[in-house]
Amino acid sequence: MDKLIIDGGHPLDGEVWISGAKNSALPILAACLLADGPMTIGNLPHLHDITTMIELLGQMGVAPVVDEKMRLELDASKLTNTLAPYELVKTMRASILVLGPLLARHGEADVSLPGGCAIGTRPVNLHIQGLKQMGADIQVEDGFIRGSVNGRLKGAHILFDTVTVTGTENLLMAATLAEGTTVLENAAREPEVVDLAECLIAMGAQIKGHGTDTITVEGVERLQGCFHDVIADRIEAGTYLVAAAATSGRVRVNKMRAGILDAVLVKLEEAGATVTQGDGWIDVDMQGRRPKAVSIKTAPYPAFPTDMQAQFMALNAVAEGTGTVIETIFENRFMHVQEMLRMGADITVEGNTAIVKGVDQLKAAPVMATDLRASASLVIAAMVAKGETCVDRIYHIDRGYECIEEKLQLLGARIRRVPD
Ligand SMILES: CC(=O)N[C@H]1[C@@H](OP(=O)(O)OP(=O)(O)OC[C@H]2O[C@@H](n3ccc(=O)[nH]c3=O)[C@H](O)[C@@H]2O)O[C@H](CO)[C@@H](O)[C@@H]1O
Ligand SMILES: C=C(OP(=O)(O)O)C(=O)O
Repeated sequence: MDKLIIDGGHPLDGEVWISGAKNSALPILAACLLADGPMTIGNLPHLHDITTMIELLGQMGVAPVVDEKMRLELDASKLTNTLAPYELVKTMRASILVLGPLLARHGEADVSLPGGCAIGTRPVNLHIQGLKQMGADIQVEDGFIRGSVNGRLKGAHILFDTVTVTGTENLLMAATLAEGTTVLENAAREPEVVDLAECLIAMGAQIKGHGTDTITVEGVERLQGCFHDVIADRIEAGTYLVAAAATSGRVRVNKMRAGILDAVLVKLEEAGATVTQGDGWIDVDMQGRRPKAVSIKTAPYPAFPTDMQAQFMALNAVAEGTGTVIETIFENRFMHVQEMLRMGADITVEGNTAIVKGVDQLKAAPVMATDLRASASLVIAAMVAKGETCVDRIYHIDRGYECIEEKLQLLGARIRRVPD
């Protein structure tokens, strides 16, 4: 397993390009299963999760072709099977996103049930319940979700008990080819849901209300392929901006759409950073100052994202004062705390609340990544710690951060990858 070795104590300074969003790219890749013809997708990030989704589509008979502009062309009009095997699903939960499209376009699906993961149990009951409401016959047996549809799915009124991002995406994709009208209430409003909806509209889907909590879909009989560029990754951008603040540095992220990172930027300003924005860029400057601790509470978009919680924990760990971090989305998303304690952080966890008292100095220690954002938070902690930290099990980070060590090196970090 590769490791990252980081020599801390060097403020970040510079500019970094933000890659395409993993959480947009994954549902958009799955959406190719709905089309009668080839889809071309641009701005795909080079990430393990993207490779896994391409592999998953590939074993169903979708041959990927890369064009001269490095965009990916996928033609799913002639599938050879509708199986999402355990071996792939266990490495990437978002594989569940093929369930809705397979049932809607191909009338059957055999998708391994994703298990829990390091951050929580993460059930998919709302995906299954919604598809059943649309007329799919679904059994969960032998660890698989086995579904079939007699004719077309039927439009339905679906009220989500809990806001679910991939649940909204799965049912949105299914509804595009259903007979009649589907209303998704208490739908997720994340920018990645909006990006998917815009891609589906370019394919011929009739969707209204995406970006609000009520999405209405008029089903159509067929969808065609389209060109679509994936939006920039707001979580990757947020991670580099928090790293700038934590290291008392300055970072400008480029190719980043304005307005989708506001909950994070407000907290960076509260921490004492100067935040400036322009057309396609955001700049965070904390040079010469120590950040102030901030309190955060995670919640669905547009509130503070759970995928940025761990990174703010690292910021608070070295900040002036005490910050409270409340995690309301996932029941077990504090695994990074134990690792930060090993670096000298002062954090107490009570239920879903972590109380972080900033310390003057973290100290290097061998630490282990437990999930994607926990890994990013440990890299930030290591960049502010005194000495050389080894972050192990970084395969998690490669799921979601394109070329992380190269990008951080360009910003002045002393970081290197040690291959296994
Ligand atoms: C690929 C992708 O886009 N991943 C994102 C997506 O994950 P994902 O879509 O898996 O997360 P959800 O939005 O579904 O989860 C939100 C909450 O709903 C619960 N739930 C969800 C579905 C369900 O059927 N039943 C149920 O109880 C979950 O356990 C969790 O407590 O949104 C999360 C929350 O913003 C982000 O952290 C992930 O980065
Ligand atoms: C939790 C995340 O991803 P996934 O849903 O793919 O596990 C994440 O991106 O932080």
